[in-house]
Amino acid sequence: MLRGLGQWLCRICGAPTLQSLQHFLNDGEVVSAWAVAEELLRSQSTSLKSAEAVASLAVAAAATGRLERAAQLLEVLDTPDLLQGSAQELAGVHSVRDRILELLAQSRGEGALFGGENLGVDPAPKLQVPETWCWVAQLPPVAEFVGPLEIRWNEGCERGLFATRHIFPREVLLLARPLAVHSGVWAYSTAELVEQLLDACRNSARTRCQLQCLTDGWASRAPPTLAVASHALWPQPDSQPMESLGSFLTREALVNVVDRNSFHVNSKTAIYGLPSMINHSCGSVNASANILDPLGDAILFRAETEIAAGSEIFFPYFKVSGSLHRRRERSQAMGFSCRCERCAFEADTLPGTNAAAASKAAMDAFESQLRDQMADLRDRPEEAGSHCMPLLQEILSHTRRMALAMDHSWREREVAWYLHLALPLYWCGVWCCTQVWQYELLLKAGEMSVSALLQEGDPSLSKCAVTLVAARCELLLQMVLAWEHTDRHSYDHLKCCYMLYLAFMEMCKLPLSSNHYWVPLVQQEVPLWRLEERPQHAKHATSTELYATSRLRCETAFCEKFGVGSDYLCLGGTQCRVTALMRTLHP
Ligand SMILES: C[S@@+](CC[C@H](N)C(=O)[O-])C[C@H]1O[C@@H](n2cnc3c(N)ncnc32)[C@H](O)[C@@H]1O
Repeated sequence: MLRGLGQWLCRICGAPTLQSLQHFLNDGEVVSAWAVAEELLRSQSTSLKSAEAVASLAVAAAATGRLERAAQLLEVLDTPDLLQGSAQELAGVHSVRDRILELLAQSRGEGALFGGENLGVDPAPKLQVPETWCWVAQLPPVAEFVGPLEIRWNEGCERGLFATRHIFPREVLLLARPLAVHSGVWAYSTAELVEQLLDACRNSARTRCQLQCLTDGWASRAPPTLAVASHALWPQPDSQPMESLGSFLTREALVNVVDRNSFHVNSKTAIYGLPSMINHSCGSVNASANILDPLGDAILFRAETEIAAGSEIFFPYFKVSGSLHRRRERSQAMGFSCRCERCAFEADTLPGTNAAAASKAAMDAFESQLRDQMADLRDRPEEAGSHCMPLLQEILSHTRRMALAMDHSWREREVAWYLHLALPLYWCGVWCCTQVWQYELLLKAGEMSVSALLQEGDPSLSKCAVTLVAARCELLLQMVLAWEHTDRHSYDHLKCCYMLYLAFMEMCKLPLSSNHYWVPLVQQEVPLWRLEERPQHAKHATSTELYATSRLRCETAFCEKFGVGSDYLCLGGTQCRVTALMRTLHP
């Protein structure tokens, strides 16, 4: 009911007053608040000598992105005789100043925001201000930040975001506040987002510039150049628009902006400025995003991998598992046809090669019979163990044929995309290993424990164990590699890393297993391994060495995903936190 009080006060008083400024802030009309604040500063009003007045001006400045200006305004505190105000008000101003200094630090990439576990976000700090100062709620919950990035044209003649220096995993790439947010069902979000954008355009010159850069240019004006886009999309102070909305930001143009640039993350749909320059990739994903609910739905992008200077930043717009056909359907539903490296590999490089034939034969066999056989055995658990061995053998022979058909000139990520084609087959193989192992144990162990049985040195059981654990390691290694270059640090990738570590740990416990050598199936640094009695190639590793590598690989993946060290993760210990951390991804 009281909304619009700022306008009303301005109208009856003629000149802007502190009260109108505070009412604008209370109503969230921050751009009007800053217009009033500027007028007050110009008129050198005596009321500015009160602590509350200075704090209001600073809040209006900070709310429109002028953090430096806000901090300058509060510097007058260093000459307290300039200020009038109760002890409570003075304490309030200190609190506002501390918060603004913290925001300034964040905007330079420093500060507590970027610490902490998981999302790396601490709860938004509480301000110690007098109760009547409700207008301080307009202080931004988080400062915008842009890391070592720039906008450039990519090879597909699209604008993209590129690293300007080498970036390490977990580094914060950028943090942006939303232009519009919708928390409901995605399908119904467009109309609401467009209305929010129109509203923001009426009040904010900055939002208007940002949206102009997200359209494909506008009638009778040149499309935005990189320099224009970089200027408009970087954090900068806002102001009241000088001209009327004009014809170029129509509802139709904004529907197009929403369709092309919506982020669907953490059950929200939102539009952001600079993040809209990030292109999609089905492989080579090197960034992840989180919408931070407690911090005004700001979006935080982090590096997921090391990113070399000059490389493009990619974020997956949709789930990138599944066939080329499925991924094409998903990208087309979003209004474009994906031309990422992985899609180009599957569509142009692979067809007609031996590798394509081997993977097709493997997946045809899987889809026409192996999958059904597995489903059938799942329904008859009592018989599964005894029937799984032939199934496992067939799966292994397909995966080995696939490995041998690989082109030796492929880079590691191309090998990964290739292996990705047969992921369901690998999962099926891993399941079979478990079934046969349990069956053999039940058969042989009777009343005995596994370790006692192996200590006794039953040679047939040891041989069976080594074969099964080796098969498990082989399948899991290929799966880990497949995920490392597609949906890195996804739930499935982390699960495979952990299972691989467990498999090698089991391997090392088996009698004589450390004497077994694993040789690469392809003569390059692709970790595909086969158990052999004796090394025949120059490159080989023992199971013990591979156990150490798999442990490091698992710790690195969890460290990169959650920012936790190996002491915290405690792999293999009684306090092991793997499951708890993974539950945060898949509650
Ligand atoms: C959020 S924008 C990304 C920035 C965009 N490149 C630009 O210049 O404004 C999304 C649009 O970029 C293009 N795009 C992003 N990733 C792509 C990909 N992998 N293949 C083809 N086009 C892509 C599509 O036109 C898509 O609608």
